Amino acid sequence: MTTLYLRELEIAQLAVQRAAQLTKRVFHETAKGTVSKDDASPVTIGDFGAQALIIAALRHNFPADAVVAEEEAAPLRADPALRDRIWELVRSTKLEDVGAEGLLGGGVRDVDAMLEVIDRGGSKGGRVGRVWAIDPIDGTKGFLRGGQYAVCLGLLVDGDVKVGVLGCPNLPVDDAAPLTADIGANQTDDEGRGVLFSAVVGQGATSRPLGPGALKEGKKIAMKAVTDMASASFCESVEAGHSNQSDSAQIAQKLGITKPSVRMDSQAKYGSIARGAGDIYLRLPTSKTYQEKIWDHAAGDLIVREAGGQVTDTTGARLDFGVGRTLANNKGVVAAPAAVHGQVIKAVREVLKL
Ligand SMILES: Nc1ncnc2c1ncn2[C@@H]1O[C@H](COP(=O)(O)O)[C@@H](OP(=O)(O)O)[C@H]1O
Ligand SMILES: [Mg+2]
Repeated sequence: MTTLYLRELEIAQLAVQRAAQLTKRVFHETAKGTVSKDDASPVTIGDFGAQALIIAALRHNFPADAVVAEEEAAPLRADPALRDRIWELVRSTKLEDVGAEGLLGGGVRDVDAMLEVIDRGGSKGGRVGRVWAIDPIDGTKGFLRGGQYAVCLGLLVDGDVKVGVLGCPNLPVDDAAPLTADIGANQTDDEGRGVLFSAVVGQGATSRPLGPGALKEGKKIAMKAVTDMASASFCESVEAGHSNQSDSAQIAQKLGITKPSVRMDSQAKYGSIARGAGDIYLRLPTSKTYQEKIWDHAAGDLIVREAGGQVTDTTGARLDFGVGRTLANNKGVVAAPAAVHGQVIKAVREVLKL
């Protein structure tokens, strides 16, 4: 039994659990409608806060590692009221498990340290060394609609994903729960929801309840074998601007898939297919120029591959995380069980004329 990346995995899981606790507080405020029009965007507050908590945990444990994260602190330096609201959240979000909180270093010292730590996410990434990729709130639109979103953390070593963790506060805990479209129901109840997906390269993928409370032991997850394309289900973005939904409908038709797509925000899609709730994830370019961000895919890519899937771009090439902050060498994403991935790519290439 290899123990490679064991410590990285433990810290990543706890860091995501803690950050998700912060985003849940903001989510429920928003879902209850307590954020007025004049307030700063709740996404902004949740994003900055979660990013600060995750980077603080990484710096405490792995001070030499580089970090690629979405936000920078400049807007907070220019807006003390916004800064103070975020600080209040960051200061007061702690894991219930005191030992676990201690492992993360106990949070952020003061408001200046918070600004400093948020700005530690500016690495250019690249092919060499250890780089953490963070998406503090993936699926911001879903977060605002009261639907799916994810707190995402991946460790790249020399451009390859070695550890991936996804916190999905609004997915059912139950791996066997059917995949349903979740475009946002303004749900205010965490009962039965919240799942933490994890994977380490070569060691498989797991799911466990996101908490609160001490993390339980993970259960192995695996993609479902697709024996009959007619009954396969595929998922895609809710946002038509993120993935071309008419191309996906044509691809589904070509494959003989009869069910309509399940639309869901964020990397919750990767987690859902990895545990067999869905089968295929299609993300099809809507423009020639858009470059996918590494933090939108690093964790999900590994979790699906470790669950028995294959993840590539629309041409069938593996996602290349070693070229910087974006997946500049790839267009779109196709994730499917390894046994049928080639068949899906064939249909994708025919429809997109690649
Ligand atoms: N034109 C585009 N094509 C593909 N993805 C896009 C896009 N514009 C924004 N995105 C990304 O889509 C992510 C959400 O993915 P999904 O549609 O699967 O929920 C966004 O992450 P954030 O929500 O973190 O900003 C953003 O990075
Ligand atoms: Mg994102």
